[in-house]
Amino acid sequence: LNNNIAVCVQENILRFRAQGHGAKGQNEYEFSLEFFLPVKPEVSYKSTQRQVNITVHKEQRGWWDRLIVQERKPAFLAPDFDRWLDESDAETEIREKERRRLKASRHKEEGFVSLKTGYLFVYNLVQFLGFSWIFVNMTVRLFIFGKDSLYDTFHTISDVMFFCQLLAAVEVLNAAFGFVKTGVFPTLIQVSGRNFIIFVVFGSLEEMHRQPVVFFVFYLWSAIEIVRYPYYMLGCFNTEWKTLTWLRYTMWIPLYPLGVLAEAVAVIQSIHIFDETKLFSIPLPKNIGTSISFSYILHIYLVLMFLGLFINVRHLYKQRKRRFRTKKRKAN
Ligand SMILES: CCCCCCCCCCCCC/C=C/C(=O)SCCNC(=O)CCNC(=O)[C@H](O)C(C)(C)COP(=O)(O)OP(=O)(O)OC[C@H]1O[C@@H](n2cnc3c(N)ncnc32)[C@H](O)[C@@H]1OP(=O)(O)O
Repeated sequence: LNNNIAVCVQENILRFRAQGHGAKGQNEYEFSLEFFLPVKPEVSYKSTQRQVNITVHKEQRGWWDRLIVQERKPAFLAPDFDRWLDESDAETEIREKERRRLKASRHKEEGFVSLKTGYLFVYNLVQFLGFSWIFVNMTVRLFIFGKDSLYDTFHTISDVMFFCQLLAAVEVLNAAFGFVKTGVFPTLIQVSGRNFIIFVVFGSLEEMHRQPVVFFVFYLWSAIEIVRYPYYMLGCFNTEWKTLTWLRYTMWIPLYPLGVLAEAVAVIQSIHIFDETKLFSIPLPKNIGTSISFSYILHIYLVLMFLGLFINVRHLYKQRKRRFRTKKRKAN
């Protein structure tokens, strides 16, 4: 065969033309075939000294009763029985291919799901251990030292609380990347609100370290978390413990407002310290004034805090309704 080959599929018709040596000697040979069912327009071919192999793909997988539209096939057309599949063979092969493809994709998905579940489980476990340590430590100290324990909460607990709250930033990413089915905004409010309190209001002012309000803030935070994280841990195995679910979606009703109230008290207590120490104050040009106290930011924060409380209480109320509603439906 010469290289002068033209092959194409147009309107479901395969057209072939080539120069070569065949039954009529050196000549131009051509044929066209209209396929029985739709084929893809892309066609590929491979030419050797002896033959041209043309590959055309069916638009849809499946068995065809015949190759071309005409019932009588042209004389030059004969099946290659080495590669012939009868109807049941073809179906079996297609089904086998489909099964292998599904298995491979399920395998991939399962790998991802188990990795994600493992990661979430470890994350929740670490947070559970951290907050349990905080809660138990504070409770034991309260029993042993009574009222005195309220004054040194920051010194005994803050390192672990810093760690847990910094780590909690991961929860915003989990929500953002869709690892957990939850809104990014409520989580962002929760994490940034708490981190503002612990790192700015408590962390940067030594005068705040010995305030009893630290005890109330830390105790309220940890009380809710020692229920929330085990609830998530069980969720990783699609298991639930009814009492825990009830606690997770009920405890916030008194604890969230109380927690925000305790945080508000801490912010208000810190205002005069920021005013006196001028810490984080924003310097101004001399002709305008000396500086803007950080306490202005704190006033704005106090407003944002109640806005944040409103958004999160609404979010948790919705989650509670959703959770208890689906459970009832499942029980019916
Ligand atoms: C722009 C920034 C502004 C900054 C300034 C804002 C200032 C605002 C300040 C506001 C003050 C807030 C400070 C905080 C105060 C307190 O904490 S007070 C103490 C009491 N606190 C609480 O009661 C709140 C506890 N926290 C929460 O409940 C959450 O953090 C939440 C974000 C508020 C709500 O959680 P959410 O994840 O949306 O709800 P869930 O129903 O629990 O979860 C939904 C589904 O997702 C699964 N899931 C979630 N997380 C995980 C995980 N880590 N691992 C595995 N699975 C997870 C969960 O299982 C649910 O799935 P289903 O069970 O299938 O429904």
